[in-house]
Amino acid sequence: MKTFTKIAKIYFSPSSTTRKIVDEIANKFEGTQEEYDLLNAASGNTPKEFDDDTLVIVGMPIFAGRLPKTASKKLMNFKGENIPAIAIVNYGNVNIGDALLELNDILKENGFNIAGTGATVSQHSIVTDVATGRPDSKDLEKLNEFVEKCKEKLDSEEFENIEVPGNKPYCEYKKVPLAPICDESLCVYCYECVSSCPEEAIPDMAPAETDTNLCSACTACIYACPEDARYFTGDLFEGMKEKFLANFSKRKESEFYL
Ligand SMILES: Cc1cc2nc3c(=O)[nH]c(=O)nc-3n(C[C@H](O)[C@H](O)[C@H](O)COP(=O)(O)O)c2cc1C
Repeated sequence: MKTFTKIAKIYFSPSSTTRKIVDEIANKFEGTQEEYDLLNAASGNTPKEFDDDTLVIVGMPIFAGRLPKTASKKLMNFKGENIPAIAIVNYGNVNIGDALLELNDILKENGFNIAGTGATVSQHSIVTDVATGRPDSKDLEKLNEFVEKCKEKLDSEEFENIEVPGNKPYCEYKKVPLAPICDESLCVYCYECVSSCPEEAIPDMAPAETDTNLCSACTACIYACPEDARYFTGDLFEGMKEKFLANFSKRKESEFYL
């Protein structure tokens, strides 16, 4: 089996499911793991070129049928002339839109050789009653089969262009018009939400506030809060929940391309 000195994990994962998928893939390979957590406001802002002998694994959640804006901008800083990559978009059982194509386009443009790519399904981070508990054991089994095929491909070093679904121009990125509120009676001023926010939308001195213009509704602060003080609420959120449960409860399966 082809071996790699380094396994570089690049991900943006506000509710941690994308990171889980990336870790699952990375742990199937030998080599020292290094990670680029793009949720961290300080990470991914400067150009980075990978050395030979590195396998790059990229995981991005899907936001409104696209890659999250902050994450795609940072991803453009990662270059790898002929460096092999495995590229995953992870979504909440609603739609893939053009995100898989967008991710493949960015990586190819930056020199990476894509060994395998796909769209995995995980619990919806906003409407958590959709795809609850996923990825589950069936998802991980399918993911493992995909990784085995990627390994065969990496051994043979045959990298033909992989066609993935999606359209150009990509669908328009529409910001989800939600922002979490904070129940100040629960807030213990630990500032976990402040440091978790990739948009720097939560002021240092006032963690109970959220700058709704900057907030991308990514959910990082909700999942980071140890007191469950931050959450979505309101008519728009309730309407979204109802619509999603009615239309997107039927299980979709992950899809892979090699
Ligand atoms: C702002 C926002 C927009 C989203 N848009 C979509 C979407 O267009 N299609 C979909 O199926 N899921 C969508 N989701 C759900 C996430 O893609 C899904 O929950 C994913 O697993 C989140 O990854 P994470 O756990 O790494 O944050 C969206 C989530 C957020 C926060």
